[in-house]
Amino acid sequence: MTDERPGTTSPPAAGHAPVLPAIPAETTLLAARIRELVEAGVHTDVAAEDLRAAAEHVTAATELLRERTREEPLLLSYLDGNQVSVHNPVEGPGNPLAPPMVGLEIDESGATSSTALLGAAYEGPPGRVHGGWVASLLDHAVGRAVAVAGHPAMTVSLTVDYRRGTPHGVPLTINARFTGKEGRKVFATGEIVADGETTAEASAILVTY
Ligand SMILES: CCCCCCCC/C=C\CCCCCCCC(=O)SCCNC(=O)CCNC(=O)[C@H](O)C(C)(C)COP(=O)(O)OP(=O)(O)OC[C@H]1O[C@@H](n2cnc3c(N)ncnc32)[C@H](O)[C@@H]1OP(=O)(O)O
Repeated sequence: MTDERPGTTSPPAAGHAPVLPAIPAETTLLAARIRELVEAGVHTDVAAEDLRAAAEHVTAATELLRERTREEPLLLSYLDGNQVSVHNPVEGPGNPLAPPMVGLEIDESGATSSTALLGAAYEGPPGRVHGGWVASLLDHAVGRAVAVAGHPAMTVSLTVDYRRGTPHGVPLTINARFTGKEGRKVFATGEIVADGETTAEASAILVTY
């Protein structure tokens, strides 16, 4: 998510981590460069000595980053008033593990839609995204959708139907919606669409905390 609206007054979800008004540009920049590094790393066919030289560069960068570390994750307020870590592994712009899932849109019914582009580093079956990552995208999307609906909750059950391979290197649309609430249980569904086809569907039970 690249939306950089000013933070709301909501308290942090946990602990006393700082809430930032916007994502520091260099945080996003570093994560983007590391994502490129990972993609280059899985695609490369250079000679062994070049692999070794690249590894030395990476070691130097790691040492630089370790010079000062923080104890708590950074939090960021988003447009729906909930906080998500800048380093969330699905949508965190500062986490190179995150594809990231971006461009949250909320329609008039409250349904959410985001996009993500997963490269070859996420491959499971040949040419397809690993099923665990498909589930991660859906888990996050249903969590986001129920939070947007005003019921922030943790997933206790996630059922994923893998309808067809989810391609990598193709923009994915991840849709999700809140479908109901029963006591502390919150229900949601979601799906991933690639090239106009639904590749995976999820139904989830979440529990408010
Ligand atoms: C991650 C934190 C999110 C922070 C959000 C910040 C703001 C939101 C903003 C933006 C969202 C962005 C999106 C984030 C998305 C992240 C997604 C994830 O990765 S979620 C992490 C994985 N999930 C867990 O780690 C939960 C592990 N489970 C637990 O910790 C416990 O189960 C817990 C605390 C959730 C509930 O435990 P109890 O002891 O409080 O409650 P009991 O009584 O067991 O269950 C409550 C009700 O739920 C039913 N229930 C529990 N498990 C069930 C299941 N597997 N299937 C069906 N029903 C179940 C029970 O039968 C009970 O129902 P009855 O109230 O009696 O009607």
